[in-house]
Amino acid sequence: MDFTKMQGAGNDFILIDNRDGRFPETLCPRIAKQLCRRRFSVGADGMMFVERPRENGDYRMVFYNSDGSPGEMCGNGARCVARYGYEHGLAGETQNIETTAGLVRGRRIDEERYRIRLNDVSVMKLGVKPETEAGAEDGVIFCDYVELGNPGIPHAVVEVPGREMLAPESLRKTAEAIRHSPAFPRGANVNFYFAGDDGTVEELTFERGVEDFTYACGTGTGSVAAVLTKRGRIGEGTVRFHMPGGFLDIEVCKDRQTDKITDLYLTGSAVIVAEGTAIF
Ligand SMILES: N[C@H](CCC[C@H](N)C(=O)O)C(=O)O
Repeated sequence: MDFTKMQGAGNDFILIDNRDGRFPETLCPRIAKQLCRRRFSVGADGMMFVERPRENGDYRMVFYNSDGSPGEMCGNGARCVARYGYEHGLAGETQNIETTAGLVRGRRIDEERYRIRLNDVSVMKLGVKPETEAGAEDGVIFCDYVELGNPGIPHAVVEVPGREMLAPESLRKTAEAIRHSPAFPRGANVNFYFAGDDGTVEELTFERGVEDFTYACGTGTGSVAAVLTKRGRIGEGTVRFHMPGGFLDIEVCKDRQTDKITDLYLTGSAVIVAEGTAIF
């Protein structure tokens, strides 16, 4: 099967054009699980099938995590698929991408940079206690919870007091406890962040469905930006988020009267790594 491998800030994906419906929905989770397996196959954090639109979008993206579980949306994936869509003539410089979480608008900035409008914040809970299994010593007292879109992709947001704390090995236990906390019935991606005095933010995300830290997470970055806005820590404009795979920019737009977020735009690189044929 022909595939394209792409990455955005080191969050990597396998794309398959399924506009002719060759791969039935029942088979897609298995294909994703097999092809995403690192060392044994192509390897990626997630997989996207490009499908014919069901409503009035240019096309539809169906996302699976590397363990074969479905994801409602993927910010970096949507940016990559926007480049794929543009370069394969599925849409122009601006495009409408159908996702499970709702319609996402994409825009080409230049050859390697793509921007999407993230789905609206549908749920925001500040100061949630992520109850963990009895006796679990996770050390986290409170976190924030955000969903973007409907059904929204679930994100827990956790501030750490120092940038040196953003180390996968020291955060793994905490991440796994929050990821599986009964407080989040659909599970959660867990985004740790440190907001520096220079206006930049550093972030490290543990992803549901990958069950590990990834190099970047677009909807996670948008969720952290939504929390920082709600908490009055950032205003309107663009904030740069640094992560293991590079950086992503989030532009926050607010309604002047209500002070509510109207739009969150995610911009970053969308790189084509390879095109090839995978054996399934
Ligand atoms: N990396 C993604 C999110 C993948 C979705 C996934 N981990 C899930 O919770 O289903 C992003 O850039 O937004």
